[in-house]
Amino acid sequence: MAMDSCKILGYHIPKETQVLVNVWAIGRDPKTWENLSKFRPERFLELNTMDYKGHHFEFIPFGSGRRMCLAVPLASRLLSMALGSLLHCFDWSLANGVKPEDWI
Ligand code: HEM
Repeated sequence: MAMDSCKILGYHIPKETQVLVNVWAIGRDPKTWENLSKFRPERFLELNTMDYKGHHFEFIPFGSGRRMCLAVPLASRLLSMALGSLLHCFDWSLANGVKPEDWI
């Protein structure tokens, strides 16, 4: 919610306008991300200066600022446990006829 009228990138934002941040588009901005549709999690190891804790606006899965996700420490631990359990407990394969590149 805009606390005051302001200008953002030349657009006039009246006071009390609800402004939504398009996190999906930010995470797919070709100015930041190379081969942006490719599933390449190791990109985050290469970009070791960028984190997900709300300091780098190019990547804000938990939001940023005062109203960002309260559970970042919990979620970042739980996610690897949940993923590890799923990978450990099931044999994964793609459905008949589906190729990995179909997801890109
Ligand atoms: C992968 C897991 C999670 C992701 C990606 C995620 C992401 C987010 C995002 C994007 C927001 C909104 C931030 C904003 O408005 O700027 C949010 C808010 C919030 N999240 Fe999460 N979240 C996750 C897990 C959790 C968990 C496990 C909990 C609680 C146990 C939690 C509790 C909250 C709460 C309470 C807020 C509201 C904070 C506020 O409005 O002040 N989140 N989360």
